[in-house]
Amino acid sequence: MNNLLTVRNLHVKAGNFALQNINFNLKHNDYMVILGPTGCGKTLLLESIAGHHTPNKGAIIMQGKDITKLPPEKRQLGFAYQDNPLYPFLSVRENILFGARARKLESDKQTLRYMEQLIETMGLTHLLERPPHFLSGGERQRVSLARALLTRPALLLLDEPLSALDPQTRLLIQNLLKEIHHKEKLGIIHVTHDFTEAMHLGTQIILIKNGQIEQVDTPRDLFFRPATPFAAQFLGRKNITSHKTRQPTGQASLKCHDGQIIRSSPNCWPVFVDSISFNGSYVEILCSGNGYWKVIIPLTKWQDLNLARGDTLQLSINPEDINISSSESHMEQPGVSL
Ligand SMILES: Nc1ncnc2c1ncn2[C@@H]1O[C@H](COP(=O)(O)OP(=O)(O)OP(=O)(O)O)[C@@H](O)[C@H]1O
Repeated sequence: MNNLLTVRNLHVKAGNFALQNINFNLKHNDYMVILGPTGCGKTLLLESIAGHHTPNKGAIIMQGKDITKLPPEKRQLGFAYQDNPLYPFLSVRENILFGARARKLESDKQTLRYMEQLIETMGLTHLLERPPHFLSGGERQRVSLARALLTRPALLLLDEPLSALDPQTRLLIQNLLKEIHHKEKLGIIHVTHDFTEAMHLGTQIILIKNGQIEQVDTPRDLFFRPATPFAAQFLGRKNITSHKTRQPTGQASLKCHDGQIIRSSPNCWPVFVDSISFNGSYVEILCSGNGYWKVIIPLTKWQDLNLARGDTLQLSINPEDINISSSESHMEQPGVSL
């Protein structure tokens, strides 16, 4: 029994929206991130695994047992959701203990030690006696996460659990989640639309588009080998274009827009600088010539270039940096060089 969770051919309808044909496996110590744009069905998928929606078709198998029809409380999962519903009449301490108490773990020494650790790492010590309505959004998220972790579930479901945190606390809790996942061999499914968070945490990423899985891959493969134009765009690829490939003499070439520009031998062509914009640590240059191109230059290299709008540049692309999917091609940003 290798898989902690198997989702097989799952179809779930919610109003006019539908999740369709969802298939994936989660191994025992996978950290699975569900990624995708707003409204694509991430929460619906997570809530279906949790048992809050009845599938129209398909099965959810956990540790070899079919849980498709089990109510949420019988699935032995831990949850921390985006809007952190905490029990309003209980203190923070009581809220954290709630799930453990329901599982009769509240006097268990190991659980109490773990609780102390969680409280300290999450910076909750000074909040323990407060009622939830005196907490900030970020504090509520941390309490909700501590409560979920304390139940020591086999599988933890997280829906945007860090969205209300400032960048520093967010990184701290991300690292904590990573450490807990590693130490406790805890299976985690984590919903986010933040690609950086997905890359940092995930061992596997499911990318969803309009209720269907677009790609399931490791973060590295998803990033370097996006399978579709949608995946390439979502992952921030700067140059995406349609193409025709030809291999007249055994040498691959790529015809983009109006002209044939990429060959497996070195390539170079003139482009005009249409606009230059500064963006934190890098400069983005929009160019035209044989199509439209975005060139990204680190700020540190920019000063030596002395470039202005209307200038002409020679553009070349390293063929190895081109990613071609079955229907279209994606020029990876690091491959565009001046
Ligand atoms: N109970 C419901 N009844 C009707 N429509 C629903 C229901 N639950 C979700 N939907 C619809 O299903 C679609 C997917 O919703 P979902 O919350 O899963 O998106 P999401 O990917 O998590 O988005 P976000 O990143 O904005 O949280 C949305 O169009 C939503 O309005």
